[in-house]
Amino acid sequence: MDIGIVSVVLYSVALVPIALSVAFVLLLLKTFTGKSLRSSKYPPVHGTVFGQLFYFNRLYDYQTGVAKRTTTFRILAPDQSEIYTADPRNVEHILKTNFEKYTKGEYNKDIVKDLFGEGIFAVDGEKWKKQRKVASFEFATRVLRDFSCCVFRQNSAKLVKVVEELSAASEGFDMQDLLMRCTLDSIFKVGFGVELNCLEGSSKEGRAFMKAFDEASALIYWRYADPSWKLKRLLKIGSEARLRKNIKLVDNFVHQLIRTKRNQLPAQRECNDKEDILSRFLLESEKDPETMNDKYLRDIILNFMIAGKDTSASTLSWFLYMLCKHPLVQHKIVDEIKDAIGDQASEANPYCFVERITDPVLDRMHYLHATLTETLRLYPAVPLDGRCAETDDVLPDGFHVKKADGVYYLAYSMARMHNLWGEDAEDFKPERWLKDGIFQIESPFKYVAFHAGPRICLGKDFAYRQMKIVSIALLHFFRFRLADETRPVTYKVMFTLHINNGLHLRAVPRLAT
Ligand code: HEM
Repeated sequence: MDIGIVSVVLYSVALVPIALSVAFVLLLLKTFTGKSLRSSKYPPVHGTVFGQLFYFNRLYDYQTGVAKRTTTFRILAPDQSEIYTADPRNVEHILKTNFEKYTKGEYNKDIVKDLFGEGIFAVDGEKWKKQRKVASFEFATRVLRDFSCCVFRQNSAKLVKVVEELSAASEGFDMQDLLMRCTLDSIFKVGFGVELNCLEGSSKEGRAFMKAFDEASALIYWRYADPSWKLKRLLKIGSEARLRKNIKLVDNFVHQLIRTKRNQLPAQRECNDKEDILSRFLLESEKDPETMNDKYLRDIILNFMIAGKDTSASTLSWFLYMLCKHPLVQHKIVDEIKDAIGDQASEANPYCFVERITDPVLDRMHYLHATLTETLRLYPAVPLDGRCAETDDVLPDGFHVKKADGVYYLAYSMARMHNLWGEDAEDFKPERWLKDGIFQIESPFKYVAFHAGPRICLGKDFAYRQMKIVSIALLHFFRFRLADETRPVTYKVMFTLHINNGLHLRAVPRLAT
């Protein structure tokens, strides 16, 4: 080889580390300058976003440790500060009192755009208002309530059948995976009028879709901790290459679904059958076809999916985990089921049994409601959430915020704060929600699992109904315990609080014993 070419190659190779070091120093300078580090007006600094990589797997517990010492603190990012708070006054301030001043922000939108697009979770202003209006109307209808309860009952009975088969095998099974499949089937039926049959495993396509969707969500979340994600996306390498592949699979599946629904719409209109949420948006789209095109509908679908599937399934997983750890609570719920359902509680056919789970039965079950709520307090499905400041501001605790700073509320950490929940804050105690056996509500700014203010979760009642129906059906038929008591159960850091590597349980049939 020509000696000149060899020298050029050697020089170039030697330059790479130098260029990387310069870029790193510039990034650090950018991160530390212009942030008023010494001013006590701003929340105290506890590291940088790069430092988060070192404790990423236990992020929420790390944040809890810091919040117990400093209720409001800052993490530095290259372009802005990320303010974290566990103070309910600040939560109320950003989510309600000063709603207009705090938005999803360009930084967050940039990160989630490839998967969430312009769905309700990712947008602000008019686009949000429009989606919220149509969806709120839909959620308030009796039709949706009755239709969804019917779907939940059917899918709960199917779940009981699947667990029955698995309980016969001696090894444990992954309950979280079953719950994810069950809630995915339910949200597909209620949201889009489609029978996915993911739970029973008959739809290979459905399962491939679910896997791609889950991987895409986790990879999108990783962007918050990976400063090189934009470069990787440009070069189509590493985590960004995997993300791209998964999003493509998800998109193909969803676009096919939209085409099918569009074709079915005229027939649905004739028989007045438009119970599902997508049909409602499709009808809306006829008024404004340019804005509400297939891409827009794809975004709506995916946003409802992430809202409806992961949140309820992961909460039910943590709920069952808690019941395994607290057998007395499991016992009390089973007693309550017997009391609420009455003399038909011995029904052995799951499809007949679920028909007994009526609205009055659900309303009578205060202890179950309290146990689900206590689960969500300690294991909030959305453990960390926040907004971006549109202007300079001052929080109720006196700390200043600069325009473009992120302000996040620590739902997971707030549950563990003694000043909010007492000395037993870390303990699992459904009783804390009951007075004379009646469920008591809390301020949504302290118990913030469902968010609060104008953007409070639209599916709260829907989620409680589903979780109650599924848990009544499961606990009526089985006693649950952990497959391996020694196996540690921890969370996976992503948008929703999944149990890392699943929840491995054994189920003992109750009626046979
Ligand atoms: C245990 C179950 C659930 C929990 C803990 C939960 C929690 C939340 C949280 C924290 C937010 C705020 C997210 C943000 O920052 O924008 C939210 C928003 C939302 N949730 Fe839920 N959710 C649950 C179930 C559901 C279900 C089943 C649905 C619908 C099928 C749903 C629909 C929505 C929608 C549409 C929004 C966006 C509201 C808006 O931006 O105006 N959620 N939820």
